[in-house]
Amino acid sequence: MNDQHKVKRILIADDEPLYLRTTGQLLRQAGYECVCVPDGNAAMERLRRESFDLILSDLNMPGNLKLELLQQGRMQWPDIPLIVITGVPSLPTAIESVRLGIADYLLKPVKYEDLLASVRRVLAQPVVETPPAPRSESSHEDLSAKFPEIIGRSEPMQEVLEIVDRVAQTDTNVLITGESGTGKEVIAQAIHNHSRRGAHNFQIIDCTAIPESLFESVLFGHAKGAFTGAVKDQEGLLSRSDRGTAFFDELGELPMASQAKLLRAVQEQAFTPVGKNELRRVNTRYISATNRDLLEEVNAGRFRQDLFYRLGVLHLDLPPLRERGEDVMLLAERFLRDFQEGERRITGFSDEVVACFLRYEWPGNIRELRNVLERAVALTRTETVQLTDLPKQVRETAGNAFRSVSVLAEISREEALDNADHTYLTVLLEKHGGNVSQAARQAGLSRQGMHKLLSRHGLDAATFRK
Ligand SMILES: Nc1ncnc2c1ncn2[C@@H]1O[C@H](COP(=O)(O)OP(=O)(O)OP(=O)(O)O)[C@@H](O)[C@H]1O
Repeated sequence: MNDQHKVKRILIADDEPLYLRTTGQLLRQAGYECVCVPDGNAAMERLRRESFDLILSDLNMPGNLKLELLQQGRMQWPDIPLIVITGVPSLPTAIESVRLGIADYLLKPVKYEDLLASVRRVLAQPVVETPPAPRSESSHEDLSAKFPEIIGRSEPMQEVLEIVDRVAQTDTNVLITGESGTGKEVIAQAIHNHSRRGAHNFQIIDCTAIPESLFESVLFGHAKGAFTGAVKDQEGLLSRSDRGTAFFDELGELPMASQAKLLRAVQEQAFTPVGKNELRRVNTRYISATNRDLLEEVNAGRFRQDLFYRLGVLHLDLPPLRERGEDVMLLAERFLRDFQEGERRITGFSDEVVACFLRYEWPGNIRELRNVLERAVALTRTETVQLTDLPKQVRETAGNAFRSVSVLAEISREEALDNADHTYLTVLLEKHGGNVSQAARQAGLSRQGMHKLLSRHGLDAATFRK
């Protein structure tokens, strides 16, 4: 019989008898052959004797309390995909599961449709013949050489790179969080490039740029005549991420109604274009980014919990630049090189600039550093970048006392509030890429009022333009 049409065999391991029985029954009804066992040891026993196409395993059950089934299963049978189902999600186990190359990570109670969609998706994918990542940690040199596009030798960035390296070998959905300008998009792109999907499309979907009323049409596409203005069939953004990666930027900004539509597409790996009858299937990996605290949004009822768990199977939090120590100067040197095409006339930084860069808080993170360097390269008339080549807010804030609580006690309330205002305006301009109108709207000020305030603080909006 053609291997494709052979009935697929699933090994289900779970210590909850009722759950085990019903899962087995439901998957049998869906046409699969299922073997149900109550613990990790029994699962290993069956794996030694019989062949399976898929393992469905609980995390917290006898014989797998320290993830033994996952570890040995992946080592000895690397070509059998494994779906983990857990009632107690935790970041360490999620990371370990990802390291071991699990195919999916579901949370109990799992809805039958979700489980079936996951099983179908995993079984439809060709087996990835990559053995689980070796236990030994990659050295800093290895990781930096592997990801030359990501500059970062500091401890927190090396930890990020280790997770990026591991997660790239899986199909797990990843949620990247971090302040604005910390490199979320750069990291998402690196995960995609180093994954088996790297040869296909990395489709960026900016959630702030899609009006709620057009969400389905933009994402799923539409048929000619589906609505006024639909003059021809139009493919949606999700179709373009087929076999590749869909990157949802600013996920936290997605309105509730759009969240529900996205959830269905993610769960089912399928959607219906507006005005069409046929279901379009895709094989997409989802990476999302936000600078909001999404869990807080979930608790406040502004973000769907089910979508949060579905897209954030693995959560990667990027450290702000001020916590990356030596990376500031590595990045500064890289940008200094990049902004001088051809012959280099500027070779480095004065000692004061180095001290200033290391002291400054970088509220706009790497993007702000990049802008500062672009400006400095244009302005500098000497061989090294001087303090006077830096924007006023960098020179001044670096020297000001705001970062230290002990010094806060030494200054007047007015001065402290002024400092806080300065930091707020800097972050605001960073966020809006130097667009004064947008910044003013968010701050609840008139455009004129904002201009006045910026000039009082010596801030130049132009230096924040991307
Ligand atoms: N580790 C890195 N090495 C080199 N350049 C980087 C790194 N991280 C970020 N950058 C650069 O910094 C800038 C901002 O990065 P990116 O757009 O990925 O940030 P972000 O966190 O997605 O920002 P936002 O939250 O505003 O969308 C880009 O120009 C990017 O190329």
